[in-house]
Amino acid sequence: MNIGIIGLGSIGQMLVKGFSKSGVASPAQLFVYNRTREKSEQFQADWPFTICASLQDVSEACELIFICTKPLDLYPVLQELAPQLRPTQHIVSVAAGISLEDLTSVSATAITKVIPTVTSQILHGVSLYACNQYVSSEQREQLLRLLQALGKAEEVEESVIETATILSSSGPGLIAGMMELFAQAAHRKSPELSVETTRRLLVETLLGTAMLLSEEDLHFEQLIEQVATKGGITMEGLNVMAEYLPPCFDQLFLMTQAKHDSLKLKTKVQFNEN
Ligand SMILES: NC(=O)c1ccc[n+]([C@@H]2O[C@H](COP(=O)([O-])OP(=O)(O)OC[C@H]3O[C@@H](n4cnc5c(N)ncnc54)[C@H](OP(=O)(O)O)[C@@H]3O)[C@@H](O)[C@H]2O)c1
Ligand code: PRO
Repeated sequence: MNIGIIGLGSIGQMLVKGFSKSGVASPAQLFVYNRTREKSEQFQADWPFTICASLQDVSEACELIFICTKPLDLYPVLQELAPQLRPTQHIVSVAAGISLEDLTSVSATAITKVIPTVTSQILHGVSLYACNQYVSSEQREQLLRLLQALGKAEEVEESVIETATILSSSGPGLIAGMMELFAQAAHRKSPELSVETTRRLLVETLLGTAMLLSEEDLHFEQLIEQVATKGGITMEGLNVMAEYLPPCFDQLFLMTQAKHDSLKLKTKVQFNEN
């Protein structure tokens, strides 16, 4: 099956890399259209695929089409594709904050919302997905096979997809942001430890922590018990986090939900106006 990718930014590139690295799709099966053609040409040098000259070219060549533009750039793409879609085609939107209902209002065809993650470029991480009523079981299985090649795939209700997005998709950026603050605090305390060193220590620690949790199938609490010696040092750090971090995370969910909501309002205007 040929796979179309519209928009070759972070997520479009991740999909090309992930599908190619995993071998789930051959270069001959990948068709890419990006607004700025040079970006496709540069990327194609390392990750081969066919460059399409238009949305129509993608639509003619592909049964499954991922739209990977930013949310506010999605509507015009879907609107142009809709009249030429064949009944067997399956559209995937990766846009955060655009509902299946709005997407389906433009085209009453098979559409799935996928929230991918940049970590899938190394075939790890979780893709969230929710399908509309027109997606057949065969189309769902084909998509699932691709998503599972990128790591794990988890079907979620749309009502919780935005909260889950913060964990699985914003997660890599948020974790990197937390680690940077952690690294800088260590450097402030001991300036003779360079920030580069504190970052390096944390990257190896992150890797070891994730692998240990996964390989030993540990809950966070079980790992904490292994690390925090009773009456020892780590417990002091955990106590500080228990005091200060819950309001920080509550605020984080509040603000990211507010952003999701404002994005939904803006995109809804596009969908309803037309
Ligand atoms: N980044 C993430 O971790 C992440 C995770 C989950 C979901 N998402 C969703 O993924 C989508 C893309 O995010 P991103 O971070 O990959 O954005 P991005 O890096 O800004 O990439 C967007 C790409 O879309 C292209 N584009 C815009 N309009 C187009 C059109 N009409 N036809 C073809 N290509 C077009 C842009 O081309 P130019 O080269 O001309 O700018 C650009 O390469 C968003 O909807 C976002 O909500 C992102
Ligand atoms: N990246 C996208 C954003 O920040 C969606 C989740 C992860 O908007």
